[in-house]
Amino acid sequence: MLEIHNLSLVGITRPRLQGIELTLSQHQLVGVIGANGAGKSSLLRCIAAVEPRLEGEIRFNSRDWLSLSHRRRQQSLGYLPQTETPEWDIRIDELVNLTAQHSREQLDAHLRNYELLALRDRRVSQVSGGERQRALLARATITQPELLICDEPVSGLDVAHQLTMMQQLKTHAQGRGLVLVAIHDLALAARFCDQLLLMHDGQLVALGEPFEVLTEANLAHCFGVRAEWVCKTNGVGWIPTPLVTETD
Ligand SMILES: Nc1ncnc2c1ncn2[C@@H]1O[C@H](COP(=O)(O)OP(=O)(O)OP(=O)(O)O)[C@@H](O)[C@H]1O
Repeated sequence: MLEIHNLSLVGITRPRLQGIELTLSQHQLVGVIGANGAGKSSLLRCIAAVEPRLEGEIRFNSRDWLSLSHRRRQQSLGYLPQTETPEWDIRIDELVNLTAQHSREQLDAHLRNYELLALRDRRVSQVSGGERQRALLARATITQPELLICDEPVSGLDVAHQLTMMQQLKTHAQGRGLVLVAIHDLALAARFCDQLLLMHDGQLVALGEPFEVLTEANLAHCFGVRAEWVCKTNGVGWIPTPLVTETD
């Protein structure tokens, strides 16, 4: 269980995060949504303990998360930041296995799940942006972390890989623990996530099941759009239009 109490983070002209209170249970895929600048990455960076200036308390599975040694935290944590360029031009299989040192058999099974087997001998500089993103996601999940934090993991992926990667994350949540994913595609979020956490101006506006959070009022307030939802038995789509203001 992840518990956050009174989490705040200062910014340059205004707070990046203000008084966040939340509790999330294990085995959930939680989508972190909100407009650009809402505070999604800031929140995920705090939970990943890479943000040095935060105030407040974070507990994970009853442990004081921020007081744990870096090594102890890394045993439970997988973190994929929003932008990451691997420092070394290593092979894809080496990149994925960097923190795990799995056997060839275990590594191949993991590479297969992320559709990377055919790319295993290529170097980081020899794959596309989306393929590199899949490799970084595979690296974040290879140790089967109890807490997995991914900042926009599917934003550069084609539609088929978006679906398979979201399914991988959901399977990870069901089998291993809590997964938090910052995501801009609200239809994808509604389809796969157990809960959505809606941020606006550094504050937590709503937390709940997708259709409790994606209300007309929340979409207007946080994104400035009106939305028509299209629900089919095997998926959810939406048609957003900008809100018409009185001055228009
Ligand atoms: N290193 C930093 N120092 C100070 N302010 C920052 C820093 N990084 C981000 N901010 C500010 O904090 C606020 C929240 O930024 P954050 O990156 O968390 O937003 P976000 O919701 O992830 O946005 P996006 O969807 O564009 O990625 C923004 O106003 C941003 O300008």
